Amino acid sequence: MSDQRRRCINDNCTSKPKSKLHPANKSMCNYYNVPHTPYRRVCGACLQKSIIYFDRIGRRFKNGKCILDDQYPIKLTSIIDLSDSDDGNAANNDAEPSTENLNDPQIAKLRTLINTTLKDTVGQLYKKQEELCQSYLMSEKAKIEAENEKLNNLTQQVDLAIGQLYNNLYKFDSQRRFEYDKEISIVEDLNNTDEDTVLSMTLPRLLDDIPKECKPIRHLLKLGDRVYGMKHSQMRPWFEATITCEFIDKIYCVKFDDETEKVLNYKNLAYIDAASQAQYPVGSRVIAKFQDVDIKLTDKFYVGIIAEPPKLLNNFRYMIFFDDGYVQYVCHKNIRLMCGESPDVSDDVHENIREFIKEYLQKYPERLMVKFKKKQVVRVELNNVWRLAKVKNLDASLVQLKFLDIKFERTEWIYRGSNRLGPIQDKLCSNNQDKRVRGTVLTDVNRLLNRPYIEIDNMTENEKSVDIDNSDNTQNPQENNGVIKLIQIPANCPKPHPYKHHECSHFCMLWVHYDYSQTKYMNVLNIPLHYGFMRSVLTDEKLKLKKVIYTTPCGRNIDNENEMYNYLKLTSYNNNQMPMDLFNFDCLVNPLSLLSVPEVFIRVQDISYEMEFKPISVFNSLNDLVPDHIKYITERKIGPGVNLNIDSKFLCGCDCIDDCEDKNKCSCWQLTYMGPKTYPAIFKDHDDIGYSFKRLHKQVITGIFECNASCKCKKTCLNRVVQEPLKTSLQLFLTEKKGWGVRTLADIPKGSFVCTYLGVVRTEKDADSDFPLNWGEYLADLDFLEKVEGIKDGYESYVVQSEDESEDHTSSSDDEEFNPSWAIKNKMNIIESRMLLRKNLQDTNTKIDGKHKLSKLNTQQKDVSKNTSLLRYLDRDCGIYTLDAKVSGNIGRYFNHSCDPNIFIQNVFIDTHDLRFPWVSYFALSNIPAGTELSWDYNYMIGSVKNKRLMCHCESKNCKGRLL
Ligand SMILES: C[S@@+](CC[C@H](N)C(=O)[O-])C[C@H]1O[C@@H](n2cnc3c(N)ncnc32)[C@H](O)[C@@H]1O
Repeated sequence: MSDQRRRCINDNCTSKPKSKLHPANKSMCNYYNVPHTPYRRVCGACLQKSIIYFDRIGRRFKNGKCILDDQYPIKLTSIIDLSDSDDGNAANNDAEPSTENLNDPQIAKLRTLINTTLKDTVGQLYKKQEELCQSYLMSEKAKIEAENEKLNNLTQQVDLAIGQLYNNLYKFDSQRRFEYDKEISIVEDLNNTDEDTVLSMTLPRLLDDIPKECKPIRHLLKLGDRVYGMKHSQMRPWFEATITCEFIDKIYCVKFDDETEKVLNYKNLAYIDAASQAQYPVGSRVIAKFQDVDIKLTDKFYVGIIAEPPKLLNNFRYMIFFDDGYVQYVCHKNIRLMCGESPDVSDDVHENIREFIKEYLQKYPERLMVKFKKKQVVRVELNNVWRLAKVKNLDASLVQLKFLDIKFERTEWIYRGSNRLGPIQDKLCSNNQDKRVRGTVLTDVNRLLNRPYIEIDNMTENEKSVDIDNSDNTQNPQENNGVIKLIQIPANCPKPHPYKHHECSHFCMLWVHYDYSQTKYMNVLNIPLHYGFMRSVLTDEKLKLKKVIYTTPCGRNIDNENEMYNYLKLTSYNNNQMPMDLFNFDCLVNPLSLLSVPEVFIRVQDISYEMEFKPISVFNSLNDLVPDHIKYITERKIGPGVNLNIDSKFLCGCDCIDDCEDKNKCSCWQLTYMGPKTYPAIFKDHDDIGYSFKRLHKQVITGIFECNASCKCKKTCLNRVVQEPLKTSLQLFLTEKKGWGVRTLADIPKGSFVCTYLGVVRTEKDADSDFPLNWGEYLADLDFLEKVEGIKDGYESYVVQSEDESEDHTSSSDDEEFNPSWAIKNKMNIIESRMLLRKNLQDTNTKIDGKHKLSKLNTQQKDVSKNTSLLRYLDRDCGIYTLDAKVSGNIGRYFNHSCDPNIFIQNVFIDTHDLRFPWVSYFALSNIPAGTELSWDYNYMIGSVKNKRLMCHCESKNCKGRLL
C-alpha cells in the first residue's frame, strides 16, 4: 500500500523519481491499466497526459463524435459508464466541497437543476454516443471480417502450397526410398558382378560415325569395278575381285586377286566401299567383318543380314545375323552392302536360318528376348542336345554363354531371342496364340527366382521416347487430384498416462475402450492413436538414426514389434486385442498422412455399398462418369462345372491354443514352410518365409496356408491375414489413360495385405467360350500349380550352380520330414528331372570345325526337358481355373498394370486345401505413400491375343511400352 503511495501508476513513467505525486482517480487508473485503490498516485506529467486524453475524448463526446474512433487506452469502461463515474469523488479528494454551500437551499436547488439539465444533455449525448459506438464497432467488425477472409484465403493458399511441397517432398522421398531399394540391388549386383550389358564398359561411339537413316542406293556395276565376291559358299569368307565381264540379268564374271575366276550373279557380289551417306536398314543383305577373338579369325567378310540398327542401346553398332548361324555386333565401316537382293530377302539367306530370319523380319521390331544376369545358368541347345550353360558376358541383344556339361571349354555368343535358349523354347511351346489373354496371378517365377526370363523388346527407341514424352504432359492438375495433409487426432481421444512403474495387465488398456467395430472411418495405422497410444519418431543425433517409438496408454515406450506383440497380448481383455498390423515401426511411414481430395469430385461414397468394412469412394476429376455397374462381391463365386469343396471337415487345422506364435508347433505354418523346403537350392532363407506380424515381405510361390475354420487357435492368431475384412483405405479414381484405377488414401507399410481379387471361379473351357468378347481384361488365372511347376523346371540348373559352390542341395530335397501329399508329388517330379539331367550329361559329343566353330541361330529341336506336370497327379480334366471379375468382382478388379508394380500377388489357402483354388491376394511390395496408385504386374504375354494391341501407360521408368 505504502509503495502505491510512493510511485506513479504509469509503469512506463519517465519522470524523475522524486517528482510530485497526485491522487489518481478511477479513470486515470483505468487509463494506465491498473486496478483502482484510494492510494494510487500519479505524477504531474502522466496526469497531464491522461487529462489531455480525457479532454480530447470529452470533446468528442460533447461534439457528438464517436469516442472509440481515437487512440484509446486499454480500458474505456469507466469513462463510458457515467453513472459509475467517480470523477466528482476525485475532485472531492483534491478539494473537499464546503458543507456550507451544500446546506444552502438556493444552491441546492440550483445544483439539482444543473444536475438534471446535465443529466438530460449528457443522457442525450450518451444515447448518441451509444449509436455512434455501435456503428463504429459494426464497421470495425466488417473490416476485421474482410481482413479475416483475406487471411483465410491466404492461409488456404499457403496450405495448398505446403501440401504441394509436401507432395513433391513425398514423391521425392518415395523415389529416394525406391532408389534406396535399388541401391541394395546394385550392391547385390556388384557382388554377383552382374551387368546387363557391356555397354557401360565401352565408350559410346560418336553419333557422327553413323550415317543418316535413308535407303542406300545400289548403283549398277560396270567392267573394272572392284567388288567382294562369294568365292566358295555362303558359309565361307568373301574376297576382293574385279568385274571382268558382264552377262545378261546382272550376271558377272569376276577375277579374284589370286587370279581365280568365277561367274556370279549380283546377289553374290558386294560393293567394295561402305555406304558413306546411308544407314543400312534392318533386313538389308550385307557382308560384314566377323571378328573371333578366340581363334584370331579377323578381317574376313561373311554374308549375313542386318538384324538391328545402330542405336544407343547397342553402342551404335549393327547386329548381324550371319548365314553360318553366327551373330555379332559390327560397326558401320566394317559392313558392305550386297549389290542386289531378292524381294523377300529371307530367300537369299542360307536354308538353315531361313525360317528364323523370315519370322524375325516379319515381327521386327517386336522381339522376345531372354533377360539374363551374369552367372545365371540356362538350358541351351547345342548340336541337337539340350545342355547347361552359364552366362559369361552380355552385350545388348547378345549373351555369351559358357557350356558347363561338355568336356572341353566352349563359349559362344548367342542372340538373346534365339530359340536355342531354353526359356524361348518354353515360351514358344506354351504360346497360346489367338486365345484370350493369360493374366497370370503370380510374378514370373523366373524373374522372382533370379533366373533368366523372357522380356519383350517391341518398341523402336523413337516409339519409346514419344510415349514417355507424352506422359509428362498429361499429368492431372495436382489440386484437382488432391493433396497430402496430416490429419489431427481428435483432442478428446485418450492420451497415454505418464509412466509409473507397474506390471502391465488388462487394466492398462481397459480405460481406452478399444473397439475395432468403431474404426470404420479411421486409417488403419491411426487406430492406436485414437485409443491411447502415441507414436513418435526419435532421432539419435549421434548415430544419425531415426526410430519409431509407441507410447502405450499406460505410458510404456515400445520400439519393436516383438515387444508390442507381447504388450498387446498381456493387456488384452475380453478377446479385444489390437492386431499387430495397426502398428508400424518404419519412420518412413506416416500414420497421419492422408490424401485430401475436393469433395465435389467424389461421385460415389462407397462403391461396395457397405459390403466392405471400409468405404471405397469413387473419385473423378476428369468428367462426370461413374464406373459401370458390377455386382460387388466379398466372397468368390463358383461358376458352372467347378467342383470346389469348402467344407471345413476337409481341412487340416492346427491345435494351437495360443496365437500360433510357435511356428514350429503350428501345423498350418508348417504347411506354408513345406513348399520352400522342397526346393532348398532356391529358397535358402527359411526363416524369412511367410507372414511376420501379419505382414508379408516376400512372395511365397509355393503358397501360404492360413489358419482356418478347423483350427483351435484364436481369431487374433498371427496366421490369419487375408481372411480378415478390408482394412486399407482405398479409393477408386479415373486415370487419364488406363480407365479406373485404385489408389491408397493413407500410407501403406511394406508387406501389408491390401485386398483380395474376387470374381467367379470358371473352368478354362468355360472362360475361353466367351472369347473374343471377353478377351481376358478381368480374368486372372489360378495358375498356382503351373507356377510351382515352373520352380521345378530347371531346378537342376540350380543344383549344378550350387555344386559350383560345393554344396549339394539335392540331398536335402529328399528330406523325409515333410510328406503331406502334395509335397511328395513335387518330390517325384524333381527325381524325374534329375534323371533327365543325367541323360543329358552322357551326351557330350560336340564338334568344332577348326575355324569357324559351328553355331546356330535357331533350333528345330523341341524342348526335351518338358516333363510331367503336377496337374497330372491331381487327376483333373479341367486345366487351369480362372477368376472372372468382369460381371461380379470386388475392388481387386480395378488394379491397373505397372511395369514397376508396388503390389504383388500371393496365393493363400484358407477355406480349402485344394491347390487349384487359392485365394488371390494383393500385398504391398514397398512402403506406399498416401495418394499413390496401386498396381501389379499383369505378366501378359505381348502379342498373345490376335488383333489386340494395348499400349502401356504405367509411366514408370522401366515401362516396356506395351501391355498386350
Ligand atoms: C483389370 S482391368 C483394370 C481396371 C480398368 N482400368 C477399368 O477401368 O476397369 C485391366 C484393363 O485396364 C487397362 N489398363 C490397366 N493397366 C494399364 C496400363 N498400364 N496401361 C494401359 N491400360 C491399362 C487396360 O484396358 C486393361 O485391359
